[in-house]
Amino acid sequence: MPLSPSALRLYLVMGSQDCRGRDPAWILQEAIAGGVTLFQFREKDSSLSMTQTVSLGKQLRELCAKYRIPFIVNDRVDLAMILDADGVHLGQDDLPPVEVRPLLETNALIGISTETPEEAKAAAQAGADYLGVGAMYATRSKPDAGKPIGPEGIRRINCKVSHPLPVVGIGGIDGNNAKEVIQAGAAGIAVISAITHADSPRRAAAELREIVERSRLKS
Ligand SMILES: Cc1ncc(COP(=O)(O)OP(=O)(O)O)c(N)n1
Ligand SMILES: Cc1ncsc1CCOP(=O)(O)O
Ligand SMILES: [Mg+2]
Repeated sequence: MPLSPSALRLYLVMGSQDCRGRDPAWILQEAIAGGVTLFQFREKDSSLSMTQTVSLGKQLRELCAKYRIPFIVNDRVDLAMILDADGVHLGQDDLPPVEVRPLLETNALIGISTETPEEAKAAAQAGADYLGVGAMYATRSKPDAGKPIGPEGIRRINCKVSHPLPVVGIGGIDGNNAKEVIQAGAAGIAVISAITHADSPRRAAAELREIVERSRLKS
């Protein structure tokens, strides 16, 4: 499935470790109803066995297929293949994208985490479809996220790199700061806790989507 930049507007990243005992499939279904446009299965440091991870992944994959939301797997190309994912998201310390590309279907999406213009340039050359730029703000969802770079990090990448790649901001984004991220030039926002920890993931997603849509018109 080729990536439409509008698919990046509200990107939910989630694994069972983010769900505080609630059912990940329920959270995803509610979030999709609220307006999520892309989903990443990020089972990280969780208590699930590989068998349970595959089983949960299949459930979430099916939901995404039902609602026509692209389904991305974090880090693990093997899991992406098992789940027939639409793509993978790779960080700077993950498998090199040039090695991964030939393993995937022709139109598979590859997202790459970048913090600097140099990393963004390299990601574009390696054939990335989008960039995940962060951490924007302090986050509790990724202990090794490093020092926040703020929306200024997106501006630096977008003005120093002549690359055609759309960017999503990630890390500590919520309803109070999402607008700044879009106005810095992001095509969308990627969130974990702002949706997975919300009393109503549906309402949280709807509010974030609304902010993204409104901020795009003003940027
Ligand atoms: C959309 C998006 N952007 C960035 C990341 C972070 O990826 P990475 O640096 O590999 O860290 P982990 O998520 O693997 O801990 C992401 N997952 N998604
Ligand atoms: C996966 C990831 N990559 C950079 S920050 C981050 C965590 C984002 O989680 P939250 O939206 O809860 O801050
Ligand atoms: Mg990674």
